[in-house]
Amino acid sequence: MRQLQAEIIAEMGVQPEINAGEEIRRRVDFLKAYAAASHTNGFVLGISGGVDSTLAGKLAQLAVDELKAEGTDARFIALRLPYKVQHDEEDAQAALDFIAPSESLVYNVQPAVDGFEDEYVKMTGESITDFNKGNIKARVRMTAQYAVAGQHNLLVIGTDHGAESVTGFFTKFGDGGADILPLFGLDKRQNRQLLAELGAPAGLISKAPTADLLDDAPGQTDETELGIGYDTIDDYLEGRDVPVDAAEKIERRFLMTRHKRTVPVSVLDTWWKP
Ligand SMILES: Nc1ncnc2c1ncn2[C@@H]1O[C@H](COP(=O)(O)OP(=O)(O)OC[C@H]2O[C@@H]([n+]3cccc(C(=O)O)c3)[C@H](O)[C@@H]2O)[C@@H](O)[C@H]1O
Ligand SMILES: Nc1ncnc2c1ncn2[C@@H]1O[C@H](COP(=O)(O)OP(=O)(O)OP(=O)(O)O)[C@@H](O)[C@H]1O
Ligand SMILES: [Mg+2]
Repeated sequence: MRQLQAEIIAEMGVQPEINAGEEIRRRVDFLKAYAAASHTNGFVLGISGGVDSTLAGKLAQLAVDELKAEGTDARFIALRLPYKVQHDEEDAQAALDFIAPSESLVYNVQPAVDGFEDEYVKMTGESITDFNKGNIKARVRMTAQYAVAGQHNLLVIGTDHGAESVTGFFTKFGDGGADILPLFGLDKRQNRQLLAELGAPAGLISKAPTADLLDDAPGQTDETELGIGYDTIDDYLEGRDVPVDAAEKIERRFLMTRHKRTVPVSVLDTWWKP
């Protein structure tokens, strides 16, 4: 195995093989224990219809159901956060049906995102790129989740996991901004394994991952943007040999995005120095 590959696997905490049932139990227990330790009343999470939020949402609801059965008042608020009408809204609804959250709310991020964009154009006289606007959508979604968390003393769940963290494929302080990461240590196919164990509909389990942030390319797959498939990233994280060009691409992205996996760099830090 490549030396950096071993270091990355250790940082991402990915195991080459998992027992799906045990991983579900461990992660539900983590959510319950942390809710108790933090004196919070439960969780909030945006549900997109994608693999990660379907899994994290289901784990949150299982945790809340158990807390309630044990006599603790807890709630999970699932948030739909479309920009206008989402092109695959039916998948988001299927995810909500599967999760069966205690409560669900809808906040359309379009007015906030577009209002922000208008004011930006007034300030600078220049338009915002579709790519940059995509990151604004992710940060408005984060803001909506923190607004709900702040009103009800909840924790914001983040869906970051090994296969996304390693490439830094998330918006800094957008979907990367959260309080608790129940999926960390899993790769993408392991997320799907847990969903299958939980009895999720097949269409949601096999769904192609998409950040879905672009006006110009709705539903563009992550693999198209990254230029590398999750199967390859997963193989790399499970310690297998992958083609050298793929390994180098993953490692380049890992090194370039280190700043996203730390608190802001301070004058006392040295991790960034070559
Ligand atoms: N070395 C460094 N040290 C400290 N900070 C550094 C830095 N380099 C950039 N930065 C800062 O980071 C910013 C760039 O990071 P960021 O704003 O995140 O932007 P960036 O990484 O350019 O874009 C986010 C990427 O994540 C993808 N994404 C986003 C959301 C969800 C998903 C998904 O899978 O669903 C994927 C999205 O498609 C895009 O490829 C710069 O504008 C700068 O402020
Ligand atoms: N349209 C949306 N509505 C609600 N939440 C969203 C939406 N888009 C993104 N999010 C939130 O941002 C997170 C990051 O998006 P990401 O695409 O990585 O995950 P996903 O959509 O759940 O799964 P996948 O990676 O398989 O598409 C989501 O898990 C979800 O919490
Ligand atoms: Mg998605």
